[in-house]
Amino acid sequence: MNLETQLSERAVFVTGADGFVGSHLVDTLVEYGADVHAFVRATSSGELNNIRHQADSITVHKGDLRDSHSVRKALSPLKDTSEALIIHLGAQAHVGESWDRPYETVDTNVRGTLNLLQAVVDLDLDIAKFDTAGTSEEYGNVVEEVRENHEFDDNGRVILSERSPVNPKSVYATSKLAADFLTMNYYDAYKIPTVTTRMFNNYGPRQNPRYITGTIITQALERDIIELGNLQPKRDMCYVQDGVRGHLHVALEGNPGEQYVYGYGENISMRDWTNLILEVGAEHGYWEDPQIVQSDDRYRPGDSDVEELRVGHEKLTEKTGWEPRTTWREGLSRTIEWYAQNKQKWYGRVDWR
Ligand SMILES: C[C@H]1O[C@H](OP(=O)(O)OP(=O)(O)OC[C@H]2O[C@@H](n3cnc4c(=O)[nH]c(N)nc43)[C@H](O)[C@@H]2O)[C@@H](O)[C@@H](O)C1=O
Repeated sequence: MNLETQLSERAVFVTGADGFVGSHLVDTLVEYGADVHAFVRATSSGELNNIRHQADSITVHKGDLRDSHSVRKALSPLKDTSEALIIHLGAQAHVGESWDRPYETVDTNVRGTLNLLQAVVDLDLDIAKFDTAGTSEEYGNVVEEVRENHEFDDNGRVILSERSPVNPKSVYATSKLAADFLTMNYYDAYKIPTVTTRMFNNYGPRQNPRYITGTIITQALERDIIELGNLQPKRDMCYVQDGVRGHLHVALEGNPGEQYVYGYGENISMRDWTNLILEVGAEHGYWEDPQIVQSDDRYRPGDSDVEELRVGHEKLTEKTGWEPRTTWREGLSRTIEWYAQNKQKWYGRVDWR
């Protein structure tokens, strides 16, 4: 059955619904006729802009993941539904900021996940699936102590899949790993049909410019220099709409109690990613030749700097047919165009640090 048929009129509760990935998920759900319940932070008026255009088509619940009462109140309407989906994206998601705000990161990401899971138990909700979004950051670096437990392909690239050992290196990564385990604990203990997704980096329209792709694009659009930190790390960069389809496939078709890892399937160093963005933007006439300046104070503690990697997303592809569809050039063209057309949302206001 296709996604649209499976989602039509189905109740779907989305946390972090006004965030970057969440807002694209909401758009897709509305397009497919789902009954969307969007959980957003009561204080996040800025980011609410991301779903304001959907205000007449969705139900918005304002609250705070850290507050069990507001979580329970928001989930209560699901008592009148059956086979609902919960897609849990809400998090303090910035790795660098998890060092600046460690308590908030753990409270939101760990306690917030626990609050949702416990509310599902207490309210005795009839849900078809509960998907907690984990992250590739949980793998950290493939250092010697875990290297022998990794799989490598014929080209010597490390394969990161559901079987790979984890080695989180930041408050963010550790908090997300704890949330994954809690999600699985509630499957084991209560048979709540939970799944976890471990997604690699997403990029696309509406992403906060504090992540690498927006940091590069907004600087290139606003001035002649681009200040960046460590450009050696490699990342698997996946266009946001491909990421959203992955979440929907897992939420609808994944096996309860299991994990699904996915991403674009090819990695790129942050230096090459920067050069590709600058090339695509120049081709479209957005800028000429901005200068890249690297500064040590933008380097992060514990930055994960994995070697050549390949995302092993065979499990998801075999189970659901999911595959990424958007090439880097296509995805970057759309992303640059969005930042250029939405300057009122960021111009003169980004703290690139
Ligand atoms: C999967 C995972 O994906 C993301 O986590 P991230 O990979 O840390 O994302 P990022 O875009 O902040 O950094 C990418 C790389 O780029 C390096 N880098 C260099 N110079 C700058 C710089 O100036 N700004 C930033 N932000 N990064 C820089 C930085 O040090 C890092 O090595 C999140 O969505 C997270 O939520 C998540 O789950």
